[in-house]
Amino acid sequence: MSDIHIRIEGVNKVFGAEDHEVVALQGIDLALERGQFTCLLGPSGCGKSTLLNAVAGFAPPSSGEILVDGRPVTGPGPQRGMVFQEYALFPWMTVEQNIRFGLEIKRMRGPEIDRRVDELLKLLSLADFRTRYPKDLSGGMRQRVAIARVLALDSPILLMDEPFGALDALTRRNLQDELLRLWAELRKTILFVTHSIEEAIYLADRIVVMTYRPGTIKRDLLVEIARPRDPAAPEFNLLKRELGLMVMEEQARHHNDELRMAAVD
Ligand SMILES: Nc1ncnc2c1ncn2[C@@H]1O[C@H](COP(=O)(O)OP(=O)(O)OP(=O)(O)O)[C@@H](O)[C@H]1O
Repeated sequence: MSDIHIRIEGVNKVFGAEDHEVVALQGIDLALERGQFTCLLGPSGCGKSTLLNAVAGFAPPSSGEILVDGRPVTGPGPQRGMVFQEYALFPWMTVEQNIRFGLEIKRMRGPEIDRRVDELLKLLSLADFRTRYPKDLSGGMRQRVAIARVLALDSPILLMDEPFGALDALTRRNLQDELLRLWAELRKTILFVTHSIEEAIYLADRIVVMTYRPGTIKRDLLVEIARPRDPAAPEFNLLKRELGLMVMEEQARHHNDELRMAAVD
């Protein structure tokens, strides 16, 4: 029997008003299983971040409902940790202080915090960097700290909005591998936004392709390729081509829309 962790039911989101309405999400229904790694895939503007923010509880849908463990989401909560593209670290705090921060807010006891911070520094290979400030770290290292900070809170759900989008290809692959290792070890439910087809196939159990305006679900598929996945393998490339066509269709709609808007201006 399936164990549904996050249920998204009839979710719509409209921005703006009257003549400037943007239907960012329309009729989104999704049931995400506990421990499943799902990627939301689509070109810019198809509502991926809007959906993720709704699940996070940052911005509620205009209508419809989001349930976590059967309970409606009414705001941010401890079951859901969010990792952004821009690292979101406190620049005036060291690596260690950045990780400690959330634990102190949770009023965990001192020795327990020390133990947990040491564990996370080790888990993300950050032990040698504990006294550094974010400005003295590479983008990849900063993102490791951001992930450690979210893991510190021990949320069973990780929401990730293009977390590796700003990284070079090699660092990105390293962090993808790291994330897969953490996911296998910690069995989190992950909802991960990306516009990279390769990233989605490399990481996900399930890929949800979205359409551009209104944001709807174009395709919802399970990735049946055994892990670790090889991006050079024929089955990987076959799926990449299939998804590529779908995403390109949506990209073209985005492009046409931009041309139309430019003509109106
Ligand atoms: N606060 C807002 N006010 C008005 N329109 C918005 C707002 N936020 C998003 N939108 C519009 O809603 C649509 C979906 O945006 P969203 O950021 O969710 O897309 P996305 O797929 O995450 O794209 P990207 O990868 O560029 O972030 C877009 O057309 C965007 O212009």
